[in-house]
Amino acid sequence: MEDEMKRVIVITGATGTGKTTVSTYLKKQYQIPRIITHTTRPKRPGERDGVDYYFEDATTFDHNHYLEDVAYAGYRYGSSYEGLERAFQKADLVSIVLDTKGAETYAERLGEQAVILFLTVGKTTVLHERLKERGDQIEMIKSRIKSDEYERDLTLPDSLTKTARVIQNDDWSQTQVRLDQLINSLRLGTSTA
Ligand SMILES: Nc1ncnc2c1ncn2[C@@H]1O[C@H](COP(=O)(O)OP(=O)(O)OP(=O)(O)O)[C@@H](O)[C@H]1O
Ligand SMILES: Nc1nc2c(ncn2[C@@H]2O[C@H](COP(=O)(O)O)[C@@H](O)[C@H]2O)c(=O)[nH]1
Repeated sequence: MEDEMKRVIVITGATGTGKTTVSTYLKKQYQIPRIITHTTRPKRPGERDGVDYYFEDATTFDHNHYLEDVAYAGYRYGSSYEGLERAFQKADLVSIVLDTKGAETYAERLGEQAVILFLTVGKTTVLHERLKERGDQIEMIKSRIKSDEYERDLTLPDSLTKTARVIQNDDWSQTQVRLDQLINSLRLGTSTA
């Protein structure tokens, strides 16, 4: 039998749409590991180095070997080749949380191995509320909402419209149903894109 193709679910969308929540669910429910990426942004309360991110400073950030890296709302973020390899050693199906620019790069570089999942919400005002409830500092929320990246990530990039799955994550129980359907179709090999 042919080896099953290794795949990465690239979870993307605007801040607060629930990307990390979805990746945590996939890990808990389906043992799908998340690729841990690198960032220069400060930790939020409760975040742990090596679990949520590899937290870097401006110098150590450049010590890694990135498949792609971006600037997002004033900080740097990058996903390493080693991170992808480490996750693929654990499982054939893994996930990663990226901004839309990173998602486009993953789609270009990995082709069919990258399953793009774009998250949206019905009303963007809900995003501000979610960030506040998550405990983000008000100043951080304001500067993030003003950033070009925030505005850009509200819309699925043209290059991904044909292949991306889209889930509107307003009601968490409905999102779970959609995620369960997605994982079943990927595992059964009935997925089309
Ligand atoms: N369907 C939902 N209904 C209500 N709250 C939600 C829902 N999904 C996620 N949340 C909450 O919204 C907040 C933001 O979610 P999360 O951190 O997963 O977003 P994100 O897209 O990863 O954000 P960022 O890009 O800023 O890291 C969290 O507090 C999370 O618990
Ligand atoms: N292109 C990449 N985007 C990344 C990476 N790691 C995280 N992210 C995205 O950055 C923003 C901000 O994240 P936050 O944790 O500060 O809220 C968000 O869209 C993440 O998905 C990466 O390595 N490359």
